Amino acid sequence: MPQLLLSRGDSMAELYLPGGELSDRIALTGLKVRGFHGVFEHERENGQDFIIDVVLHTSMHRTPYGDDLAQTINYAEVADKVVEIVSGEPLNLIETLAERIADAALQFGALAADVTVHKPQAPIEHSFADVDVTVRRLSKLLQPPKPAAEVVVGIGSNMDDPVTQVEIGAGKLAKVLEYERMSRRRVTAAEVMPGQPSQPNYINAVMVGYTTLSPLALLRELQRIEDEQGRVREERWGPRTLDLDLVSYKVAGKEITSDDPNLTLPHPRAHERSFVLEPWAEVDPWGMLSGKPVRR
Ligand SMILES: Nc1ncnc2c1ncn2[C@@H]1O[C@H](COP(=O)(O)OP(=O)(O)OP(=O)(O)O)[C@@H](O)[C@H]1O
Ligand SMILES: Nc1nc2c(c(=O)[nH]1)N=C(CO)CN2
Repeated sequence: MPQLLLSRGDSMAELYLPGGELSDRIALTGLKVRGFHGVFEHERENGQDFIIDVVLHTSMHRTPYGDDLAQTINYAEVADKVVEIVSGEPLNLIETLAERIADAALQFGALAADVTVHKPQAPIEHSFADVDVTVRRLSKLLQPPKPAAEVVVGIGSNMDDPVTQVEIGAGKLAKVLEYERMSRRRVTAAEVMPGQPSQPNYINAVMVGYTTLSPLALLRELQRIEDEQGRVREERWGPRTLDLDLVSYKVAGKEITSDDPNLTLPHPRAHERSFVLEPWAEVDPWGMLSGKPVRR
């Protein structure tokens, strides 16, 4: 994680790049632009001067420099962009203004941008030298990865050519998950509710993989895939074209639990379903569900 070493008012703060190299910097300071930002009506009507400092962090010594403007960030273009933003759409907060400038500055190819917005004529009823806000924004290239959750999804179908349903469903699911592994498909006898008429056999399988989606966002994706396969939500435990159950969701090895009926975690019936546990154990022999090994 790049270190943040900003002190207030210090727009020349250092940034260490991965590997410990200190960033190279292009700094544009003291750019004075009239703008109409502020929460008060008189600020919106009369406007005032905003002074902007922008520090673009780059890494120059790996760049094939050749004394060529095309190989670097042209500070004149950055200045034009800053003037366009500051003199443009009025905003309430200088925080928002600083953020917009930083986002725009990153578009020029910087690895990070520190932006300070000074508002020396701010409506403060005391004698003061300056008021300013500094933000640092990092390019995507420097952002640390989010920790991915390890998830287990149960797949089942017993309608409309179940083998094809499972194959298509698994293909779509593989696009949602990372580093996914799919068990073999199994033919299983339908487990029905007491009193429910018998149903055709199921094809069942399990996919394990990783995601940065939240549990609810992943459930929505599963439901989208079910719906795309013509799933009609009628009878509980009724025959279905495709059923995708979120069986387990773990972050850093710890199972996320939920009692919410819209998303219960782990899946409340998975522990008693051999059509879930067996394929899960096949792709993840050390898998655990609620503290118990899935390999029985
Ligand atoms: N872990 C979960 N995975 C998928 N759906 C869940 C989960 N927990 C709760 N649900 C909710 O269950 C509702 C009904 O799901 P569904 O119709 O697939 O149940 P079912 O397949 O008939 O039964 P089962 O859940 O026993 O497989 C869904 O609308 C969903 O919001
Ligand atoms: N064999 C089998 N039986 C079931 C299955 C399933 O996927 N496989 N799913 C059910 C409700 O989701 C109910 N019964």
